[in-house]
Amino acid sequence: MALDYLSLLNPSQAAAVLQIEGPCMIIAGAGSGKTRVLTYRIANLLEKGVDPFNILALTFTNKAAKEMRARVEKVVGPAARNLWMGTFHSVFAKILRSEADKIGYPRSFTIYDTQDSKTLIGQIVKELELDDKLYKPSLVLGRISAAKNKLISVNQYLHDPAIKADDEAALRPKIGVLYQQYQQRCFKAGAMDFDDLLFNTNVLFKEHTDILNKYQNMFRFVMVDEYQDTNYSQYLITRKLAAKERNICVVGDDAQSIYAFRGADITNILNFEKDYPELQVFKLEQNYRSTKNIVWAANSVIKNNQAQLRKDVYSENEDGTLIEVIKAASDNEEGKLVANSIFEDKMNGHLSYDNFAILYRTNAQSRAMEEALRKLNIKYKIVGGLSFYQRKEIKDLVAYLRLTVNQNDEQALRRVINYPKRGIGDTTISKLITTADEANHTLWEVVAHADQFMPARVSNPVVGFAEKIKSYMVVAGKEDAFEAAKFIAKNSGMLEELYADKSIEGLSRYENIQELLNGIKEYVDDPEREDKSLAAFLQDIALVTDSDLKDAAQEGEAVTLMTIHSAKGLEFRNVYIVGMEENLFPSQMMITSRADLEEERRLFYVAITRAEKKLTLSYATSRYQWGNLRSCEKSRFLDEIDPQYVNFKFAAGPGEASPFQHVFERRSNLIPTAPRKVQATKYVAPADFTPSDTSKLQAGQRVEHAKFGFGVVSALETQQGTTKATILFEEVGEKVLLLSFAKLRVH
Ligand SMILES: Nc1ncnc2c1ncn2[C@@H]1O[C@H](COP(=O)(O)OP(=O)(O)OP(=O)(O)O)[C@@H](O)[C@H]1O
Ligand SMILES: [Mg+2]
Repeated sequence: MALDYLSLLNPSQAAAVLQIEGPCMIIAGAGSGKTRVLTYRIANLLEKGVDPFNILALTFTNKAAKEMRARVEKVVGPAARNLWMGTFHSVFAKILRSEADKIGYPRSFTIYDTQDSKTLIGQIVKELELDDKLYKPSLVLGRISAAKNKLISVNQYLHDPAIKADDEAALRPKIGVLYQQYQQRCFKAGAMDFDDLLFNTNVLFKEHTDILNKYQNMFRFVMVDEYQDTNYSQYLITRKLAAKERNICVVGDDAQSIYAFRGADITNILNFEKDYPELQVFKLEQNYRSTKNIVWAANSVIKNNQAQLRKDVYSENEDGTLIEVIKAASDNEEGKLVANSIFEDKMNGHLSYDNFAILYRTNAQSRAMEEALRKLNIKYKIVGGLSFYQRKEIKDLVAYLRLTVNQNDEQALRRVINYPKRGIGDTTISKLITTADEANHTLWEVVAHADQFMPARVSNPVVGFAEKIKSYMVVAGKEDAFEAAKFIAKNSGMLEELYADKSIEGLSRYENIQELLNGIKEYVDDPEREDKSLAAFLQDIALVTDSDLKDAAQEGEAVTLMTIHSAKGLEFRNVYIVGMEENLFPSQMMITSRADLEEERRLFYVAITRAEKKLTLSYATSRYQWGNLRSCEKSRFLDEIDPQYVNFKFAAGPGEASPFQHVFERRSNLIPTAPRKVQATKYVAPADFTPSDTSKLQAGQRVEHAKFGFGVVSALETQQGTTKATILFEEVGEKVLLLSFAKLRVH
């Protein structure tokens, strides 16, 4: 039975589905049915008698591939199972499984995951006797990965003067050598990492035209979803595969390109027309997902970007409610207000919790949200990330804290005895454990007296560790939970270890530790709290770490929490975007240039356009940072939304009762709190504030900042050409600023 495409699709969508031959590009706004067009296009090809083995459809995530296959199967039946459909990595790994021998690898090659790669790099760094703090495995792997995504081979890397200058400026001249050694070792071990899967596919196609030919004949129809996020290596693969039949169809939205930091190159879209002059371009402008207000708001934001293809997205759906903006006094209050709003909307609208999503810029922001949802007994699931207290770095620091309070906590002891690394090897640890078992002592007793039964060379680091823990016990006996935890985070070496890791993951681990300390500070600052000790705090979070999580992880309807990056392509009835503050979103680390700011704005655009019916944005006017309450400014992005689509809603004061107030109080003892008092900054910048040249700035110098006032530089650190200054300000305390934007006046 032939499908009636015109009843399922609008005329432009149907035209894109029915144009089978030749190159085609669908550049369309969010929610305009791009993925739907790809799905029906495949169905149409199958209906026209094309063999499913001749169709290659590439998606960005496994989840998207699975969903697309299911949708096609619904339309055409089991033939959908024979489609070549998947992520770039999964499809080309499959091809390399039958061809790897042509480029010298065994067909049974191993695939190294990121952890394997980092371990190998760590070993090589050690063998070459390089400084492992400077050559952090994740950082080195990041450089190697970026090179591979641009198809820069070891040889090119070693001989390119610009790359050499870059690495030398970052004081890491040996990256090229590490890349070389790493590649040789992988090759010898018959292993490929994720980037090699694409890099080697390119090598294979370049060196073996007969093989390229074979796949060109096989994949008569090539399709790519989310094309705006492909990198150079992926771009070249698709271009080569389509070179013969030229039946390539890509769909994407330049306004949603959000992976530049992983090498995605928006010029791939812009250049597509040059590669295929006979190209047919389809524009889809009608958004089927969202209300008019949401679409208009999204348009008003993205038009601030200069680098974009012009298109006007519109909606024929209802106007819908205005976009709500919630202002909260602190991050915890933001969590409460968001949780309350979800509860209220669910009750009023008879909705399911599946209809709600909370999106944030960084994973660390989930803590305040998780706590507030738990207090109202609202089930939630975290997509593409772990619950805050399940994260490795949080478990590590919590293990130190537990050990400080209870030295017999053997799990905690084993977790941190050699983390950060202090030269206590697995053999030593086994010896300590068997000694404890044999002598019927606790592991701690044996550790604390290791010098009595081990040679000094082996026992010194063990005893040193025990001494550290003993000193933490003293601090915890005198100070409150926050002071103790801060001391332990620093003294254990954990903070330093995480700070040195400049990868995206490293950065987020460091932020998470900061977030845990913020949580502890709020705990001790609570005026109602009598016992502020570390032991009391741990007891409190023990309730959070085990039993609650099992409930939260249960199947069934739940609010979805995730970063905006993982929300790509998805849709929810009601969406909350939280943490709409300067330095958080746009992220401070990401805005060193206009291009970076535009990428952050595209990310905001992606977030807005996930919502179908209702969008709520929230921000807090203060947040704890390193235990200090800092005032925050609302995000510039909030001001970019045309105000006619926005309803500013402020934090409920003590007098304004919500119709559900009694429910909140019963369920959570949630007492409306007065906004926390933030110490006002007295400093006022002079009208003629002109920044000085800071290229020769040194620690110890007195400086002036237009917002933070006077301070003294306590440290300077340059990495990859970026200098960070740690400054102790008189009024606002310590801040770490990027020198290139700090606009300091040197005194
Ligand atoms: N012609 C149509 N009639 C009815 N519903 C449609 C139509 N086109 C798209 N939709 C619906 O609109 C929503 C958005 O479609 P889809 O996810 O394909 O958009 P998209 O362009 O891929 O979005 P994104 O940019 O977020 O990836 C889906 O729920 C889809 O089923
Ligand atoms: Mg899509």
